[in-house]
Amino acid sequence: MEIDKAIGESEDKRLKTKYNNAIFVITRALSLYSIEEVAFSFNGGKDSTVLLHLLRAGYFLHKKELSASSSNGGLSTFPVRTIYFESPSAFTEINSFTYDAAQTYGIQLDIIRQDFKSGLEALLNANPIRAIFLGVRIGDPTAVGQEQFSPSSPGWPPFMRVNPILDWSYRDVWAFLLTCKVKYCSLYDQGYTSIGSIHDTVPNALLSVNDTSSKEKFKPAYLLSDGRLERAGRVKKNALIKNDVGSDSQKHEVLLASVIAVGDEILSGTAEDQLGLSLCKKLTSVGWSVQQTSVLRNDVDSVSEEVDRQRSICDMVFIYGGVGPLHSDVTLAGVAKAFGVRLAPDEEFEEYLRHLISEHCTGDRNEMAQLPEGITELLHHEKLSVPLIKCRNVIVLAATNTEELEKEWECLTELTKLGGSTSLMELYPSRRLMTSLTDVEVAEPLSKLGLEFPDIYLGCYRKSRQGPIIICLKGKDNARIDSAVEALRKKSKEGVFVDMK
Ligand SMILES: Cc1cc2nc3c(=O)[nH]c(=O)nc-3n(C[C@H](O)[C@H](O)[C@H](O)COP(=O)(O)O)c2cc1C
Ligand SMILES: Nc1ncnc2c1ncn2[C@@H]1O[C@H](COP(=O)(O)OP(=O)(O)OP(=O)(O)O)[C@@H](O)[C@H]1O
Ligand SMILES: [Mg+2]
Repeated sequence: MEIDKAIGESEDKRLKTKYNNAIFVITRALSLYSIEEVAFSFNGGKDSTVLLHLLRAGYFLHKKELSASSSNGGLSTFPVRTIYFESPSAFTEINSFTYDAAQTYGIQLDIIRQDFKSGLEALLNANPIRAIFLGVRIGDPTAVGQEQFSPSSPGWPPFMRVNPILDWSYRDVWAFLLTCKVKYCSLYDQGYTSIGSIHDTVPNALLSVNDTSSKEKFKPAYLLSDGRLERAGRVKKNALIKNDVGSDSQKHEVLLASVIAVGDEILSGTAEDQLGLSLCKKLTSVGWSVQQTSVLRNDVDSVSEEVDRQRSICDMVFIYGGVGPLHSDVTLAGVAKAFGVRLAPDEEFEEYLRHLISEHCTGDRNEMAQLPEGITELLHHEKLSVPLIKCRNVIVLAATNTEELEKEWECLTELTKLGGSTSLMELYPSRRLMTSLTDVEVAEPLSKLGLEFPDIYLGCYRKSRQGPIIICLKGKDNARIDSAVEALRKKSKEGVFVDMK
């Protein structure tokens, strides 16, 4: 059987493991259910193309096992009922690939022209189907909470969803298609990396090639290096941070941040937390208002409770400490729990870790890189060896000292600019004034100024009880701050408010 042979001859150990696991799931399903009781949901996409060939191989191996036959030939027909939900908004390339594949591999295609739910209801009423094979993978929005065998959801007709490639990464999919040299839909060679309908899918901008001619060109899908971004052509992806900022907060100018440190060593006084201070300064310098800093124990529940609280009241939560492979590194588990999702192996992330700890990595394992499922976005920057982890409005920083934080911050700033949210991370200008007026004398002009310039942040502090008061004015542009300073100076005698360097 050509697929089994191609994988057998390949030297890609990881692909072999993935293949064997998927074949195991398929052959178990074929043992549990009769051939009339299973169906394959095929839509011509890359994931279902992988599954098509895995099913062909799995069926062949299953039959071989049953008959102990030594036949090594191919398959001229494919006996698993194959369903395709055809829609007027499908790409013509997808339709023609689906029909061509059906012809090439002897597939009897059941074309369903209803929505998924009604179509499945009718199908299950008319046939004894009990299990349906799907090309769903972890990372797909619909994969959340699914296992390799997952009963259909409440409200759906009852059947078993069988997901043999649930734990495959984008890279695994392409490794398989290219190793087996099988045909796939032509759109993938034109920069499409994940295909929905004609209304919501464009080529992935990350594959765009700079070309002098007027027509934009794209590299093929298998060249996308960060598989996490395979859906970048599916949704309008112009926000890494802005998207997650709640609509309420967009009404007020200042964005709210919360900073959380995780570490028993900080609480016991064994280690000093320098990151919190540095992060607060950085956030303030770009116009954010830090609402709270907290230090937590290395405890899943402490982390989840605090993250849950902060994520609902702040625009963005920054958390650091407790990130890594040690037993005490529970931050990601806490974040997952706060969002009510589980930790799931993330192969794109493992790929990055592999470069760091290659000698400890067997190539088969994928448990080492577990991330909160369905809510994680990896923010990769070429200056970082491991991407930053973003779970909705929680950013998990891996930094353990201020130098590392500096670098992560720089990358985060650049990445969020790339994401189109320039105004959120741009440096906010500020001006500091010093005055020897007393608190009582300064209070009134300052509160009036606050009313006149509601868009300017006014902060006051002193370095010693007897020393001068320092007034900090921060805003979106210099002109506005200068006007505020001028207005303040008009309220008192000349020379009372002195600029500080
Ligand atoms: C064969 C098949 C079975 C499905 N079973 C379920 C299910 O059990 N529960 C569910 O929420 N969605 C199920 N879906 C729907 C998919 O998750 C679907 O892709 C998702 O709802 C997104 O739909 P969209 O194409 O409108 O974005 C199923 C789809 C197919 C093709
Ligand atoms: N219109 C459809 N008809 C039949 N099955 C479908 C349809 N849409 C989705 N599916 C099933 O859901 C699975 C997941 O769909 P998804 O779009 O994530 O993957 P894909 O289409 O195979 O690849 P890609 O991610 O490149 O679009 C498919 O592999 C297929 O099993
Ligand atoms: Mg698709």
